[in-house]
Amino acid sequence: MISFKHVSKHYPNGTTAVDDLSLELPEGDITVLVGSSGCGKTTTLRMVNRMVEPSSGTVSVGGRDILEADAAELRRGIGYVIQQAGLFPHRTILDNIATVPLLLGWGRRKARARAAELLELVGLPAGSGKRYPHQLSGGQQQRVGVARALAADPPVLLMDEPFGAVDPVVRTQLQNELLRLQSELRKTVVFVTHDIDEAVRLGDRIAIFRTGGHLVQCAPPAELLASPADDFVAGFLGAERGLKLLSLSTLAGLPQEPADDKGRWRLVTSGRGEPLGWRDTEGPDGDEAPLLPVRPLRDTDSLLSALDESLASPAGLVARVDADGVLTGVTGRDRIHEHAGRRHAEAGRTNASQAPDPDASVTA
Ligand SMILES: Nc1ncnc2c1ncn2[C@@H]1O[C@H](COP(=O)(O)OP(=O)(O)OP(=O)(O)O)[C@@H](O)[C@H]1O
Repeated sequence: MISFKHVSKHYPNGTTAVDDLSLELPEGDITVLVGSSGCGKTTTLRMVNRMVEPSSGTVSVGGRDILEADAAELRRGIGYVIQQAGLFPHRTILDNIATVPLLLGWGRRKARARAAELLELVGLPAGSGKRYPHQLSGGQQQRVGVARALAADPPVLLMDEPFGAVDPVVRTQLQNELLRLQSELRKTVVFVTHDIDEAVRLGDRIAIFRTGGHLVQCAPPAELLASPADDFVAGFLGAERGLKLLSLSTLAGLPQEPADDKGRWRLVTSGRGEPLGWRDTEGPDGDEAPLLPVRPLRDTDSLLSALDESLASPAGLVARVDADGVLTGVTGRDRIHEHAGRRHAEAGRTNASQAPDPDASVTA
């Protein structure tokens, strides 16, 4: 666990980058730091591995005050990933990944073997190990950056806008990869981003900072979206807070009915019971009619995707499948809208409950 106790950082020019920060980052969780530019996110992150030393207060990692640890030893237990990967241009990918194991004196053969293992872990082809950074795409370089940070299997991973410089499609892939890796590795991750959607997707908890280095709120994404502490947080989360909340709610528990074959739209399934598409039984082509697409959803899929599919489905029905992709039933548009509406209203209600106190104007 990483802990900040009354930590401040003042620079000699008078800037207060971090102001009296108290925050606990649970072991094995991804904590995302967000906030406007210059609010102290990077400074906070760098205080964990002592690249920046606090002016006052205590930062501890695994219960130990970092100022009492040897800085080099401390950093061996902390992987660090930055934007644009920061790879050594004249070293091969394999040697880049092997950097820390080599520094730790593992010997070339063992360090290379570990690097090859990590190349596979982050989803890069084995052949790319012999290439140089400029021969890889930005997204691939970023994967190498993650592999390099993980090479010595550190319990803590610091990630400073690691996916900030890649296009949205690659960014989503990298986010998925990180979540997959994290489900296996369970590192304690501190992740800085400007992108609130990225924070909502990745964070077990999100810490929102305001200019001047003030922490305003730290909570799991669903709690933050449903109950922002103040107008600043609500504004930062954006007008589509309700939809973001739906992206975090799943279909689990939402009732379904058997797919009926009497109505106009028939859900055609494969021999194994996998939904293939919708057929219009009242169209001129009858049983020959081409199938219209269906996007079957699992219980783990989001309410937002169900809302989307309910609008796209010609039958107004969402096909539900089990983990093997086999049809379990359907849920109607009305039921999904009603359920989504209730979740959405939870975010709205919080807004209303935070309307200014009418008595407050008396003293104004
Ligand atoms: N070495 C330094 N000397 C003086 N001021 C600094 C120094 N490093 C950072 N600052 C200032 O401290 C404040 C916090 O900087 P920091 O980089 O932590 O913010 P940030 O939230 O990560 O910003 P961004 O999102 O723009 O990267 C800023 O006002 C910055 O200008």
